[in-house]
Amino acid sequence: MTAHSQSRVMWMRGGTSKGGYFLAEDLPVDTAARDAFLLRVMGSPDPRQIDGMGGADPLTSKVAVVRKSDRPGVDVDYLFLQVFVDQAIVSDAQNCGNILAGIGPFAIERGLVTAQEGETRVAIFMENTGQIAIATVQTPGGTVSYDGGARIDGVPGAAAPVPLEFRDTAGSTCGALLPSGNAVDEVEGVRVTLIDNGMPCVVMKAQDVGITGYEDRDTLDKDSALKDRIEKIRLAVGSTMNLGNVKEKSVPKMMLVAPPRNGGAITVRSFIPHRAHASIGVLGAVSVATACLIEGSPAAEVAAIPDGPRKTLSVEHPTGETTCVMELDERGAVTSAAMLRTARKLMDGIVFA
Ligand SMILES: O=C(O)/C=C(\CC(=O)C(=O)O)C(=O)O
Repeated sequence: MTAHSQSRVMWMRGGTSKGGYFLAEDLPVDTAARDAFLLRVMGSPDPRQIDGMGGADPLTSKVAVVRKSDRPGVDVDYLFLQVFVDQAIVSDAQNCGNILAGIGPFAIERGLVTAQEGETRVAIFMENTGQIAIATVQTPGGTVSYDGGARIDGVPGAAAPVPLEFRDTAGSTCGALLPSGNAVDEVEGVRVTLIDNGMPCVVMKAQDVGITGYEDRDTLDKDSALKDRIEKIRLAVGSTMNLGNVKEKSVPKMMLVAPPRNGGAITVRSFIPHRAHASIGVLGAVSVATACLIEGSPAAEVAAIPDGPRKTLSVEHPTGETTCVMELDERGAVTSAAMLRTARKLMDGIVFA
């Protein structure tokens, strides 16, 4: 078999992440050949990714594979792939709500979805977790507009809003919102909540692992004792979370929480899982916000929660905050979550491997 050596691609910022957006038909069908190609494209494995397009950061070493959907009521299918920076691994074990923000614009640009006048709703099946998200894309005059006044923390400037709406994300990968059946488990002497409302996460109090929860990304990334400690917890919970051996997986994410300091609901420092996140993942934020609503959990103990069935929860992170709007049913269970993101087309062309 000759190696796949080039492909059409659009490079986009999606939320606070960045990566290559491919049509499925432009990539090798064989998974091993596809992954070998994507490793070459990103320049992995190499901590600097000097021989590729990756930005030497898990947040900028991401891939979306998009195709027109055959599913009723769904426009496109989106597969997210995390290309590891310093290991030769391409993983579909997690979803990504930030890269998701670019899927609607990309699908319209590639002609998979017809733009409406004004704005266009795009129903996206997220292949990694088998769930649907609705993205609303600004399409004045029937073309995608990236310009606008929406700001999200972690991205300079303003851009067109891309609201995202998620339903039924509970148990997306772990099979249940609380895969252990408990609101709290004790692992390696630390009280944790094992939770999956769109992203498998282990939520614990920052102070229980010896930090304040207000550190910046660099400080956290240099703290190898902390990293070793939370990696032990992560490896210990893989099978309880129905994820198997997670040594070579990018889930679960490790969420270290503390009381809010800027009027929000909670403060989070997340590890994804071996580097500290510059802000927070989209579905990671939804999962932490959900943990705040679970009575008796470590997150609930430090969170400030507004009253009412529709909760606007601001999740504070190292570079600002991310707001999740959560709808609850009469039993207090989260039924949907909405988030504001933005996206930007950076280049469209051919990438070589
Ligand atoms: O947790 C990560 O690896 C990073 C993400 C994932 C994400 O967006 C999400 O949680 O939905 C990101 O910020 O792009």
